[in-house]
Amino acid sequence: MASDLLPVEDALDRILTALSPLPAEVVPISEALGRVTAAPILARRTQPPVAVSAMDGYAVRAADVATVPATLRRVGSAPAGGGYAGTVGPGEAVRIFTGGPVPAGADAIVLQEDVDASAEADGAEILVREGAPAGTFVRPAGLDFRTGDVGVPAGRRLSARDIGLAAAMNVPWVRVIRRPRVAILSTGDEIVRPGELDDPTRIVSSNAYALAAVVRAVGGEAVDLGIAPDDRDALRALAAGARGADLLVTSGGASVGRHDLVQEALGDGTLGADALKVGFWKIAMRPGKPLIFGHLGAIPMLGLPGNPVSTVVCATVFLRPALERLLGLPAGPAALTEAILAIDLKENDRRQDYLRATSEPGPDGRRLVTPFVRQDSSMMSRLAEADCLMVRPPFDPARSRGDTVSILPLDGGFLTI
Ligand SMILES: Nc1nc2c(c(=O)[nH]1)N[C@H]1C(S)=C(S)[C@@H](COP(=O)(O)OP(=O)(O)OC[C@H]3O[C@@H](n4cnc5c(N)ncnc54)[C@H](O)[C@@H]3O)O[C@H]1N2
Ligand code: MOO
Repeated sequence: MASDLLPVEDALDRILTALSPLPAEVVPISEALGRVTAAPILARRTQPPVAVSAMDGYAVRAADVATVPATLRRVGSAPAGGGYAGTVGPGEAVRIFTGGPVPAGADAIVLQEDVDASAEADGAEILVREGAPAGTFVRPAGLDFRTGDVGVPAGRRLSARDIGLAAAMNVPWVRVIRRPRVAILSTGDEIVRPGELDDPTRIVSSNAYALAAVVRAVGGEAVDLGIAPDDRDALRALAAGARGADLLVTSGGASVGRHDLVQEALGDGTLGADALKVGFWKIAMRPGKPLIFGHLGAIPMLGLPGNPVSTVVCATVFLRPALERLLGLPAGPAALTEAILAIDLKENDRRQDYLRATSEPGPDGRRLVTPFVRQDSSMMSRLAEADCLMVRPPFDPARSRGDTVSILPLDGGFLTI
């Protein structure tokens, strides 16, 4: 019965179609790392505003040093931020420092290493030993950017470099998309918080923490609504805390077991317009089959399976792009790369498989990928050890060592300088 399981691509498509970018807010650039621009950042100055020196030395007329050695007379100085008010005439030079404005009349900079100066004083004679054609070590006005130039386009996640550029452009505030607020609700009588294990039969919640970390890493704000016991009223009461969120993510209670209450409790007719309207349930994915997507009232809701590996894999495949959509970034399936399989694998069934795997450099520049033999969706240790997920389409035939396969790398890191 393949028909009751929605393909992964269709599921992602339906989630992304249901979401749209959030409104903008204005933040200081010191708070803007990783935020997504809602409007282009435009230069509020020309840089450099006038021609400046790229070196410490002397501003000269190139014609005066066409033949060297040449003796010139120092007539003034031009430090960065200062300037020489006069015009450099024939036989004259102005002491200049990196970033200092090139005085009128001068058109080249001679390095101080190429000059013998009798004294560091105006009126002193200097002997220039190396010539400098016009333009040498001169940064023309507007070399970097001009007022009104686009520094950073809209829809870009701001890197450290972008923030440096905004500052250089004299832009202290930027318009960015508001951070998506994601409410996270764990479910299950057996679940306790880390550190609160009072009974060895209980399960320590990893899902809420891994999910919150994904949300933060992608650029959202996570709100932990707590752990709902397997009780309809309690689940409804905690889920009500999602009011004001842009997305509700539940973990657990998604499947068909007696205690799997999420749909039942939140879909209850007494909630009226605030009830859960299910868009789809159950997808052709392993792990992640019982995934739910719908709306709790007006709030989009992603109901993730409780198995911790299923939760994190579904977060990688669905939550990350969903957050990217809310942030106004290009959102779609994670990019897969080609790799070479290091072991033999049996044929796949009707579910698209996301095998936890490690990889190493292969013979032809591609990675050599080894899926773990034991693929149990309760095993967080394997997931943490994995550096990629090997993705197998439904009904993928048996594979042999050396075959080309697709992987979804997990080790990209979140830091962009
Ligand atoms: N008869 C069937 N049984 C199951 C099916 C099925 O189709 N028929 N599907 C299986 C699949 S696939 C999955 S995945 C699981 C997911 O079910 P639920 O979403 O209902 O998850 P729970 O039963 O609530 O929990 C499963 C497992 O995960 C542990 N868990 C739950 N929350 C957390 C948490 N916050 N942190 C860490 N671990 C958590 C929970 O204790 C359970 O061990 O259903 C299969 N069964
Ligand atoms: O699909 Mo479940 O997610 O096997 O673990």
